[in-house]
Amino acid sequence: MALEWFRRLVPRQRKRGSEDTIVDELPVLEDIAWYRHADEVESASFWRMARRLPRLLRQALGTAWAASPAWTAAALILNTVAGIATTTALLAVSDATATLFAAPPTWDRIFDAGPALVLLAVASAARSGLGLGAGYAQQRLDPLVLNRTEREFYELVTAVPRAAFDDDQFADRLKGAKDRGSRAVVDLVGDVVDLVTAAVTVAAVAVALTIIQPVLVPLLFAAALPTGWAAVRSARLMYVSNRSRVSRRRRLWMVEVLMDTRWAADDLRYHEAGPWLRGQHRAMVDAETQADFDIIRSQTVTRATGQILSGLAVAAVYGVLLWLLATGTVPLAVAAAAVVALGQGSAAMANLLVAVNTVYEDGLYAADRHEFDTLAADRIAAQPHIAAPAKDPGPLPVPEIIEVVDVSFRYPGKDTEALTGVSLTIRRGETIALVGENGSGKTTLAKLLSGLYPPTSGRILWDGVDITRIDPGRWRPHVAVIAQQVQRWPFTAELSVRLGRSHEPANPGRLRSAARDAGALAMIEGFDNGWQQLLDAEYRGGTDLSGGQWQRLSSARGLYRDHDGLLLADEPSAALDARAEAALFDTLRARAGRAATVLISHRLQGVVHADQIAVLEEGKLTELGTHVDLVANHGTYSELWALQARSYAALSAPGRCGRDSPTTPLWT
Ligand SMILES: Nc1ncnc2c1ncn2[C@@H]1O[C@H](COP(=O)(O)OP(=O)(O)OP(=O)(O)O)[C@@H](O)[C@H]1O
Repeated sequence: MALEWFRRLVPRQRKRGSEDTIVDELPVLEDIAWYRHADEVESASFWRMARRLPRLLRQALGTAWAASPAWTAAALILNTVAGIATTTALLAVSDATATLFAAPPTWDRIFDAGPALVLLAVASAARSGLGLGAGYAQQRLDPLVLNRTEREFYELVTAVPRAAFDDDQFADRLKGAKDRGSRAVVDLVGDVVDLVTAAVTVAAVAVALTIIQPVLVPLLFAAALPTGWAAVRSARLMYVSNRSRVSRRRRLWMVEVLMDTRWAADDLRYHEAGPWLRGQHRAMVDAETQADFDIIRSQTVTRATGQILSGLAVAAVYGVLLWLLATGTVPLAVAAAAVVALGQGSAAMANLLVAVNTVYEDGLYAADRHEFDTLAADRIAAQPHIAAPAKDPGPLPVPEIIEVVDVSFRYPGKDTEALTGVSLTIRRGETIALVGENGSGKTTLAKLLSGLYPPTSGRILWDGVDITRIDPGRWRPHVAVIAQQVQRWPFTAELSVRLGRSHEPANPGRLRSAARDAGALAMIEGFDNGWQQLLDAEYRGGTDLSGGQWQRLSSARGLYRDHDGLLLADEPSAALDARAEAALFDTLRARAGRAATVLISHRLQGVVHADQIAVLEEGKLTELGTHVDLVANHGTYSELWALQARSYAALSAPGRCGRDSPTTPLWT
């Protein structure tokens, strides 16, 4: 009954008030899977939590030990010895009070209590000194654990297969792990040391109390239980609330980034999107505030209940002590020592319960990080080359023939296929052009060829070897990409170009030739700081580039990485001016007979001399052949060609000035 009452206090995401707006506008706010998990935690009992403690302790100590065995041992040993000093001090108090209060004090009795008082002073000083040392060890441990935890996180995030980033659950868990989970792993280590310290102190007080009067020991624990229950319950309420809000916070963060980052600043103003974004932000912040109010109310009710029960329990403890005193079971001197011990004991118990609570709370968040680690590690391990390692792990040579055999592909979470039964062959020295309307699957095929995603079915063979089953490290060095989506790396021009070979020392000759071939050399040499120019206007001395200049840099990056392997160029000239476009196509043409090139372009005059032109329609390969074959075929390609020819003819009609006609190929 009481449990039910408290359960009702747990805040849930509900459609109400301002939240209605968000749910209507931004539907992906609630994640059922997360919430189901949260429900599980919510229904966890105090004892179930207590049962989790040993595992949490093991995990935290394992993490700390891996980060630094020496500082972990120092923190634990110093805290334990400090606990022994506490017991000694308490026993010394008991001894001194027993001597002093046995009868009215005399100078003799004061001298008799001298050794106990000296022991008390020494033990108290030792406890303080050891506590200081333990704190120092703990603080040294903290950054070591943090560094290790973050390093492991980024190792996983960068190694995880690309498809994981299309999965909303993965994204939520990544955010959970990054936001709080990783920090919680670090905090958990500190919490465990605090827990050990508090437990040692409680044990010390319990030992001292047992020696003074054993009846008081269970009373000490009984008095602390309500506070402990309230602390743990509060932590659980907060955790459930946080976890159920993760999707909304992710969305809130995204809206904030859209409002305050430079890359969105132009579009936001062009389209006057500020008010709408602010409205979304306000609605989500309102919902967050409401959720905060809910949790504050629930926690306050829980804590108040705990404190009332705890107050009653403390009163009962002192009642028992008075009763023991009244019945003569405990002499006055012992009662005085017991009051001191109980005072210290309840402080230590409070610390212990706070420590248990914090371990539990951080343990819940650290579990998010562990969950993410497991999810990421599972995805990494599920890759065929890891699940079934090849017998010969050596690197593959530059391929002579690449065969795409009956390849189909569906993006994670999608019902429809982006590619269906595509088959084609690319020979070394040949250029194959992929053409087709928007969304027909060209980039997807390029992504499969680059190994970004494995096909859902079918095979991609390099000289007969199925590369989708083997370690990409064996063949990806032969693949260079000029991507459709130009990544604006905020580095120097040099680093931005040599990123694809950043593990090798910079090769100035190759840097210059890649930049020249991409039409980027004059631009780079014209920068204030030349190759060392920082390409990020948000930093001192940094600058920004035009869309076409970024694209030239992106081409230079692809060309610098390329070593006569497979070059995938996806709309490499979309933002280029006519001169830069012609220069880039000259570069691509120069690969003929030497290396394989896959070129994606909507500008058909750029592809007329490709050895093969593959037409994709709704993910299917519908036409394959040379330009002449396909024009004669009177299919989609011929139709697209005629359309472009017509618009160019119109532009080049007398009195109009336009760009070259498709009959003047860029690829001559
Ligand atoms: N990461 C993704 N997740 C889900 N669907 C995707 C993803 N990327 C692309 N798609 C879908 O796959 C289909 C093929 O997209 P693709 O990018 O390959 O087309 P494309 O032919 O390169 O188009 P464009 O000419 O516009 O560049 C489209 O329907 C697209 O919506």
